[in-house]
Amino acid sequence: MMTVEHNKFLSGKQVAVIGAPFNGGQPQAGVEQGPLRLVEFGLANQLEEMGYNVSYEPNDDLDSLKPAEDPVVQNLKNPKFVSRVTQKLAGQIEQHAKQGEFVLTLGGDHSVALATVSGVFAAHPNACLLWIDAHADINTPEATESGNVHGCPLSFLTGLSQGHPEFAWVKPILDLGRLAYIGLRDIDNFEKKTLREHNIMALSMHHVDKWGIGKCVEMCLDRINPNRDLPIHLSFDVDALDPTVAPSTGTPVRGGLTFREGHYICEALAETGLLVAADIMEVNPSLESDEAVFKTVQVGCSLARCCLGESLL
Ligand SMILES: NC(=[NH2+])NCCC[C@H](N)C(=O)O
Ligand SMILES: [Mn+2]
Ligand SMILES: [Mn+2]
Repeated sequence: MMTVEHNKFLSGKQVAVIGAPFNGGQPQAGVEQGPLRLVEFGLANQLEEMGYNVSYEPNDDLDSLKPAEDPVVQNLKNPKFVSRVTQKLAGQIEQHAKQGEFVLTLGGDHSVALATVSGVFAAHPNACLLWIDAHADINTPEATESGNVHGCPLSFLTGLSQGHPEFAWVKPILDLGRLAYIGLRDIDNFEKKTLREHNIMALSMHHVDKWGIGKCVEMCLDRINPNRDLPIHLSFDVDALDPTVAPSTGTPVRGGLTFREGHYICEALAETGLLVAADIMEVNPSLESDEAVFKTVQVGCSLARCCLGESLL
């Protein structure tokens, strides 16, 4: 089995599971319960059964970072809270990544990517990022229509947004040529323009239908990791999956990835032996029926296991 053992950027079979029970990047409560539900479902134990040494940082004290007042700044809601939480998590993630551990972060809303990408890229500066999502999450504070930071992390990480006082700590460590998307289908006008102008590797569901998921992953890697020698970070928003597959998420969009297409992406990245970190984001166990929540949590766990080599022969 091809696992992180064969990964030249990692030092052993150590997986750091980082809980990011945070909802401040969007308006719906419940997404902060995502990490706990994934862990209660048995994710850490499942990884141990696969032969990994697993550490788990639940971070269930994030509410202590909530400021008494947090007015909108440059259109962004809860800027202080989001900034404090993600800065703290970024430091934690950086430490684990620098020790050669695989970092698996469980969201929480996708603003947490400010932390994961900052932390992972501090340890692996030449990494590339595969963003699996129905949304592009690259709005700037000026452009965002919602004011929700979970729709903006990539603009900060790539340096497209600069000068927001709360997010001055976020360094533009991600080159736009090292970013690729799969699964897009709900993009704001500003985002569309940005993807085009900067010639970002962005594959929508149309491309998945047209070329198939195998070719799509290959095309992305050809662009952002042409010699297959750079570390890879995967940020997987479960709303990339079709709502019939992952219904319990805050911003579902019809016409998404199938169960197999989602898993294929994780398997193909595990197979490269270059994957150093994965985020499973936007699982919201307070939305939809019990059965829907079960499905969503179950698929979140199995995506994570596939990132670590389950299902490779
Ligand atoms: N991580 C997510 N689910 N993002 C949804 C973003 C939706 C919309 N583009 C916005 O800016 O608010
Ligand atoms: Mn999304
Ligand atoms: Mn997202």
